[in-house]
Amino acid sequence: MLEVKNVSLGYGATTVVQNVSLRLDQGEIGCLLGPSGCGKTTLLRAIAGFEPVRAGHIDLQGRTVAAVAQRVPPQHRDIGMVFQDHALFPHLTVDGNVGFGLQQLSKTERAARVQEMLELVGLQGMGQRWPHELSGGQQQRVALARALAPKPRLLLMDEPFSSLDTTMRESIAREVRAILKHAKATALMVTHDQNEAFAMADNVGVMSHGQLMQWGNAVQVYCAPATQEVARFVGEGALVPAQSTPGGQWQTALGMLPAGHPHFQTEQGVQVLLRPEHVRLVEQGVSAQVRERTFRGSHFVLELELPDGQPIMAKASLNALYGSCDIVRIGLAADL
Ligand SMILES: Nc1ncnc2c1ncn2[C@@H]1O[C@H](COP(=O)(O)OP(=O)(O)OP(=O)(O)O)[C@@H](O)[C@H]1O
Repeated sequence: MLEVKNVSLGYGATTVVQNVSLRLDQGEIGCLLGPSGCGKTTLLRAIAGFEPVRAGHIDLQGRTVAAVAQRVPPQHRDIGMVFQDHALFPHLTVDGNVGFGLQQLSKTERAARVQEMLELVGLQGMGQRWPHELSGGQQQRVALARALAPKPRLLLMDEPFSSLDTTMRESIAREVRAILKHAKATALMVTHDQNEAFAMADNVGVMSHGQLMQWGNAVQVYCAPATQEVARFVGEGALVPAQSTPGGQWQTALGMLPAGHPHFQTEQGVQVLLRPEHVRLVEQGVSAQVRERTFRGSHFVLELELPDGQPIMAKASLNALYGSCDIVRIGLAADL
């Protein structure tokens, strides 16, 4: 459905997206995740047709819509967009907003399609309301209905939940995923919030400094990060020095890890990734000082420091009421 191949983009003398390749199949939801300024929005804008490509090409349903000397204008790409602020037309009702892109349909057909879209997003009966009479989440669903109404080939969403309450974002993301799956829509979203990305996407693309570091499902990205940047950006944990053993395992300050454990070649030698769930409090183990304790509902995450200053994180039960500066004993979880 969408193929981005070796695409580079930039502004003036600066390259902000470098040699990015990814593909989305029909009905797939993808998400570009990465820190502010890594080039996510620029890539999305290039797919929509608002930025020229400097190298590579972008294909939609097998047809090239952007290449170095070729650019199909945005209005001819058949792409729907949802923006950060929902951007509903304040002078139009919900019906008017959702029907905005359906001018080519007859009045009856338009009304039927608007009705169908409002049912899809769970807002039936609200067609006569004005945007200011809706909650943020409802406005977001109207924006989605409006973007999906003309049946675009591809839906692009740029931080669609950023103006919503943080506590609502993940549940709305799950809701929107269900709506998109029901509509069999192909969609690409941009976010810097990993919970949102994991709640929403079939595949997540982690970007850093204009490059796509990894494209994979949530489990692949979390459990087998392709680079240090992905390991640092996605989830929690610490990179800890390790030495290889003759048997191919990794020797760390906390013990031995299997050969396949995520590890990275760095300037400081090999480092392994220890997520909080890889490290446990034990009776006999390495001593570490507590720096911070964070409540996570079902457990605590302890931020710790080894005697040599190496930071490390551990998952602990709710009985572990340790405070700052307390000394605990830690070891590797048994199931690694
Ligand atoms: N119109 C522009 N002219 C010049 N530089 C730009 C322009 N738009 C973005 N940039 C720069 O390009 C880089 C990538 O920006 P982009 O908006 O794509 O990042 P992003 O990952 O979407 O960030 P955010 O999450 O903050 O929106 C940034 O360094 C930004 O300052």
